[in-house]
Amino acid sequence: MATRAAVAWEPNKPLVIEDVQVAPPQAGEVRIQILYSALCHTDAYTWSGKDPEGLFPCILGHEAAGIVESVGEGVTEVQPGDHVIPCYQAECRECKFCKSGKTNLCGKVRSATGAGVMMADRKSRFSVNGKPIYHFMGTSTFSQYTVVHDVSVAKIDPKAPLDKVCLLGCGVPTGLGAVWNTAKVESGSIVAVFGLGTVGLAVAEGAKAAGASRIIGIDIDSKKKCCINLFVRPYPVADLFSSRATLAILMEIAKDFGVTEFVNPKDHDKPIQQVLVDQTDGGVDYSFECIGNVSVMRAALECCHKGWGTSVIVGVAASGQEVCTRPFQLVTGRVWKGTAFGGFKSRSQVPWLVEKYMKKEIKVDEYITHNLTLAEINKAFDLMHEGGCLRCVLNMHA
Ligand SMILES: NC(=O)C1=CN([C@@H]2O[C@H](COP(=O)(O)OP(=O)(O)OC[C@H]3O[C@@H](n4cnc5c(N)ncnc54)[C@H](O)[C@@H]3O)[C@@H](O)[C@H]2O)C=CC1
Ligand SMILES: N[C@@H](CCC(=O)N[C@@H](CSC=O)C(=O)NCC(=O)O)C(=O)O
Ligand SMILES: [Zn+2]
Ligand SMILES: [Zn+2]
Repeated sequence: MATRAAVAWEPNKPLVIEDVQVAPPQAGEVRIQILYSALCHTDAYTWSGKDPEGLFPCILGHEAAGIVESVGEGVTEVQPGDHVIPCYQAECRECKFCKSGKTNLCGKVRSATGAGVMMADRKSRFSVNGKPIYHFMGTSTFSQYTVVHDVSVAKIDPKAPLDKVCLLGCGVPTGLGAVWNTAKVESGSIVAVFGLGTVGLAVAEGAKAAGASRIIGIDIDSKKKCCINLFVRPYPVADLFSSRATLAILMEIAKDFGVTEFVNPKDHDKPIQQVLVDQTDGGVDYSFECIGNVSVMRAALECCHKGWGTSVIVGVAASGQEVCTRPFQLVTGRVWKGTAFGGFKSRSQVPWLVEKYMKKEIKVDEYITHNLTLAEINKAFDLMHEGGCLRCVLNMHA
């Protein structure tokens, strides 16, 4: 079929809306009409050329929702018309990883998704004028139609609003799961969140739900202090980003969201880890790096309390970057961990997260600061880089 998609022909060059041919799904594959797709920082990361797995030309996008258009041979768990969320973290329920009970990673299709192709024939289902276009993360949701592996499709409640629950394809589950599944934060804990984008704010939301006593948000963008206000709709979002709300109001509303204190490292002469250790009687119980900066990853580990503090790396760092610290930091009881998709098993738990959203037990709408169309995708990336944007949702068929 012919469709429209945003093609990244080269790193860092504007995406081009192209007429793309999308081949029918083969055995074990599903073709999905993508209705809404949001932008995650990881899309920008791969587009920048810093992803060692980045392949060009490709169709980016991995945080989306849509409707199954057709299925290949042997696909039994979804059928045309089903409402679905494509999942970059597959769940086959048969491989060594899936059966381990120790991880949400799945090995069944990972070699193909990392190589930008489909498992069945190691080829792409996308082409422009006969030229193959690589898949991305096994999802490629910046296309009106995409083809994914059946093990990468979560079937969801058809009553769920797709323009909202598309966010449950990445950022929000990653933050919540980092707290609930990876760190397992206990009630009363002191938590530090580095980076208050969608992922970091979802960490704060998860920490609040877990009963954390203090949730310290750290960001170099002081406008992010305003982001923690998005829950109060009488304030237009634009006003919050222009910092017209008073600090008293901001902090009142921040409590509702989860962040109890805001620290901008630029306001301090001391290293941020020392600032936090001083403010918390020896360090935090849990910290989360939600930026992708290896220096901040070190700070996040070193602000943890001696003897038990745990730091979780969530951010994705550029090719060639490495983390380092003095081994003494670990010898003295701090723990360094990482998380992919917040440790959630995608096909099993994304529908559960959708239900939690429908019951108003988790927030989603509040992370959406902008709505644009597929044709406006380059503007959406500009917004992400400008800093006044959490999630921008693209209407793929407007
Ligand atoms: N492990 C996983 O499964 C996932 C990882 N990610 C990664 O998580 C990270 C966050 O993603 P988003 O929330 O979408 O990004 P974002 O760009 O919306 O948020 C990042 C925040 O970090 C802040 N920041 C940048 N440099 C900083 C510094 N030196 N100190 C303090 N704050 C700083 C920015 O002002 C911004 O508010 C990215 O690296 C992304 O690739 C995203 C989703 C899933
Ligand atoms: N290709 C990248 C890997 C980036 C990465 O770590 N991706 C995360 C999801 S980020 C979502 O926004 C992830 O789930 N990783 C596990 C995986 O199997 O890819 C690189 O090589 O740096
Ligand atoms: Zn993402
Ligand atoms: Zn598996």
